Order: sequence, then C-alpha cells, then structure tokens
Amino acid sequence: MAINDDKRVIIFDTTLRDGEQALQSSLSPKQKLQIAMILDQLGVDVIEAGFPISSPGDMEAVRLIGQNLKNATVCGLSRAVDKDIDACYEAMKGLDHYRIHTFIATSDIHVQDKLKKSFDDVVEMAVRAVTRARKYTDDVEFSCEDAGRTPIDHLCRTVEAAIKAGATTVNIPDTVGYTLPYEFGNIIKSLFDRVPNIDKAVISVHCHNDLGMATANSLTALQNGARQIEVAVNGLGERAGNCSLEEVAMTIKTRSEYMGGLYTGIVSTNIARASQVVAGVCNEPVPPHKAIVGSNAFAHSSGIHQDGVLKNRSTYEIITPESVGFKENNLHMTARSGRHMIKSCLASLGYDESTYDLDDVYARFLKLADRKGQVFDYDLEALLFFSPDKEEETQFELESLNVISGGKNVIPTASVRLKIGKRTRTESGTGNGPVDAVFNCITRLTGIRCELTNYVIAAKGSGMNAQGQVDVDVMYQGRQYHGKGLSTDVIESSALALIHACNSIYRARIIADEKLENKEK
Ligand SMILES: CC(=O)SCCNC(=O)CCNC(=O)[C@H](O)C(C)(C)COP(=O)(O)OP(=O)(O)OC[C@H]1O[C@@H](n2cnc3c(N)ncnc32)[C@H](O)[C@@H]1OP(=O)(O)O
Ligand SMILES: CC(C)C(=O)C(=O)O
Repeated sequence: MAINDDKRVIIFDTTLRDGEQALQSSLSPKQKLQIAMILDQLGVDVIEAGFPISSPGDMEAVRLIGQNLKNATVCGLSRAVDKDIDACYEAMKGLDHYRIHTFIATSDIHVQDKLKKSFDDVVEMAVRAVTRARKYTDDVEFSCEDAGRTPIDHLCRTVEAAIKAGATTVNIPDTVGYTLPYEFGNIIKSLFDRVPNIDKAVISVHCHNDLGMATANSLTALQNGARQIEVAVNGLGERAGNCSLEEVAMTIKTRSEYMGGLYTGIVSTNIARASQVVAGVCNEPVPPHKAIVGSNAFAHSSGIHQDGVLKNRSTYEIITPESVGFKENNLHMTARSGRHMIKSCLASLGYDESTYDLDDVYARFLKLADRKGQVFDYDLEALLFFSPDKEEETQFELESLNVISGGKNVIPTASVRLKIGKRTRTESGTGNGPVDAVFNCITRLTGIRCELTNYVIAAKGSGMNAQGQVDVDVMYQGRQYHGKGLSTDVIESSALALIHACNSIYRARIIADEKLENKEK
C-alpha cells in the first residue's frame, strides 16, 4: 500500500490475528468477517486477518475477508517458512492487492532457545522469506520478532537485509512489552541513523502492553520516524494485549500539535461501535475504566467534577464522547455529588429552583444516596413529592417464587406471588427461559409493560456464600429505570431487580398524575 504523505500514519489492525490469539476460543470465518467489515468502515488501512497456515478455518477467514473489503488491504501472517508463505498466497491469490507479513525472531533468547539457530541462519531465513513473498505480491511486510530485546547491531543488520530483499514495510515489535518509551524511541532513531536503505521501506511498530507502555511506545516511535503502527481494538492481544487502536488514534487526533501534525484515516465517530462489536463477538467485555471506550470513560460522579462539566465540559473532558461515537457523557448521582448536580438534574426535569428548597432536597438526597449508592433522576423527583417516610415506600413486594426449567423438552414455567399494596396476587406463566417466565408473571401482576434494555448478572462474594447480583435497565414510556436484586438464587435476584424497577415506575406514575392534576387546577 502506498501512502505518499509523510504526515499520514498507516493503521495496521491486528485484532483478528494477534487479538484473536488472546481469546479463549478462536473465531469462525464469519465472526472474523463481521469484525473486518466494521474495521473497514472504521478506516483502518491494513487488516491482518489471520495466519493462513494455522488452520483451514483461518485460511478461509483470510480469503473471505480479502474478497469483501472495500477499502482496507487484507494481510496474512506467516513464519519465515516456505509453506506458510505459500499458504498466504493460497488464501489471497486473485485479489487486486494484498499483503504478506512474514516474521522471524532476532533477539538472542529467541534465536538460541526457541528457534535453536544461529543469528546468521535467521538473517538468511528472513531474506529467503521476503524474497519468496515478493514473488507473490509487491506488498511485503517483514517483522523482527522481539526487536525490543534484540542487540541494536543485529537489528540494523536484519532490517537492512530485509529491505534489500524487497520488504516494503519493516516492523519493529516490542513483542513482550519490555521497553520504556525513551528506550524504544531510541531504537527507532538508531535504525533511521544507521540503516542505509531505511528510506526504501515504511517503518512500523507493534507494541505489547506487558508494562502498560504499548500506547506510549507506539507514539514515541512515530515521533522518531515510524509511520505505521500495529494496533487492536480494545487493546486485545497476547497476554496484556496490543497497543489499543482507539488510544493511539485519539491521541494523534487530540494532540496533533505535539505529534508534529501526524494524522490517521480513522473515522473516530465509528470507534465506540467497533469497540462494542469486537467485545461482543470476541466475548471480551471492555473494562469500565478502559480509556476512550470504557463505560466510565465519559462519566463524572463527583460534585466538583460535575460542577465543572456543567459549566464547561472541557474542564474535565479532553475529548467529547460524541467524537468517538457515544451519544453523551454520563453524570451519575452519588453521595459524592454536590448541589450544582442536583439543581441541574431537577432543572432537566422541569423544576425551577424557586419551587423547592435546595438545601433541604440536598440533605435528603445525601441520606438516600448513602443508603442506595446511586440515585436516579426519578428518585430525586420523588424527594420533591413524597415525605421522607414515604420516599422509598414500595407498592410491589415479592412473597414467593417457583420455577420449573430444564432440558430441551421442558417449557420454562414460573409462578410468582406478589404483595401489591395491601393485597396478595399470584400469576403463572411460561417464557423462553426461567427469567423470562418470571418477568412475564411480574409484568402481568404489576400491569407495568416495560421493555428490558439491559440485564447484567455478577457474582458478589465467592464460594458457598456467593450471591448473584442482577442489574436491569428498563424503558417505560420513554424514560429509563434501573433495578437491582441480590440473592443466593439468581432467578430470585432477577425478580427482585425487575420489581425494584417497577416500584420506581409506580412512584413516577403517581408523580406524573399529581403533576397533571396540578396543571388542570
Ligand atoms: C509473536 C507472535 O504473536 S507470533 C504469531 C503467533 N501465532 C501463532 O502461533 C498462531 C498460529 N500458530 C499455529 O497455528 C501453529 O503454531 C503453527 C501452524 C504456526 C505451527 O505449528 P507446529 O508446526 O505444530 O509448531 P509449533 O507451533 O508447536 O512450534 C513452532 C515451530 O515454529 C518455529 N518457528 C517459530 N517462529 C518461527 C518463524 N518466525 N519462522 C520460522 N520458524 C519459526 C519454532 O521454532 C518451532 O519449530 P520446531 O517445530 O522446529 O521446534
Ligand atoms: C508477528 C509479530 C509482529 C508479533 O505479533 C509480535 O512480535 O508480537
């Protein structure tokens, strides 16, 4: 691939190769294709789709992806071995354009203890591999595996030989995430100073995150002349992962002046979707605090931060959630929130400060937040309408629960008894699983038809005492409600969570009726 702009950074995505290596089960060709299409829309330049010699499935995945990409170049990985390179050709032959990526380790420990070869043998294998790959395509990448721990003289010699043999991209991996940014920057600088034919190839880096340096090392490499970085969505990759695509893409965009005007082809507004698809298909949830794409990356929960963000978002947001494809930021109300947050939330619900006593509402809010942990807008509104002894009064209470579920031939059936006000009622019903059957009963008993938008189950504690916590989000008449349930029985936790949400909805309905009555008066 030819990009003739010295400021343009080539984004080589290895989510489907190095990222996939880190998964507990490998991806099918169809799953890989689904991710590849998202990466193509994201604007990555090269997609390393797999290791064709590895299995018939991976060969098929590389072929399928190559046939379907609209913009990005497909790439297959191979050892410095003839049959691997031939397998890459087999997978991609017939395409207008494709890349073969071949590699061999150059560090002493890998050469001696893993490959059991001499360094001279390794250089010879590198040259042979690049030469063979060049017979198939004019887009050949060569990597010196474990370059970060390779003596610089050996690295210079290998890079020079690979370029001479026809490599158009030479990759310098910090395979075990060992180097520090200053050190890694110097390795790249030394290559530019010492390798005579360095200008004949694009210099790439592939940094792992074992010491948490992958992003910093990749950026330092760019500042020292590298023009391709190898990345993975959500930072997936062997062990602690690869350099994360979203982190480098957004750093280059956000700190462009400091990065010497470098830019990428990444469509940043597609980042959140790419992250979610990769997390879902790979069954690798994104940690909440993951930079750029974590659910907490644009959340503000403390009073001082919320006050700042409400006055000017830039006080605590260096990039906007919208710029990476999230709808908005989140301001969570907890006991760490301050009056500005409470006032703002009530204003968004239509309450002017002149209609309530802020200090009084705030004091009650704090008591509620200390009890509940997180307070939602409808909880806050309830403080205005209900006296302190009534603000958490419940309309629905679980009395008992019975569930039958089992193998293929059993229709999941539930029977639920609820206390509703002063009465008790029972309903039975079926569903496509035990939780669904319970939810159907609760819907009929409460008369509240809400849509379940999120269901999360997590273990609290461990061993015999572990409890299952279920958190649900439901949508009712355009408003989101949350419910939480905790029990040693996860079906009961689920029921408690939905009942919790229904109680909030019930209170919100009373408030809505009261507001309507006041309006009509
Ligand atoms: C740093 C990285 O991420 S490198 C990429 C790692 N990815 C993968 O390994 C996933 C795909 N791998 C596979 O499917 C298999 O390991 C295969 C098909 C590549 C090889 O399988 P096998 O032939 O059964 O060998 P195995 O994996 O057990 O051992 C690797 C062999 O390749 C050799 N080897 C390792 N890297 C290279 C290389 N770049 N060039 C040449 N030979 C190499 C090893 O020394 C070892 O050789 P030996 O059998 O003579 O001891
Ligand atoms: C094959 C190379 C690029 C690699 O994955 C590594 O060195 O980590």
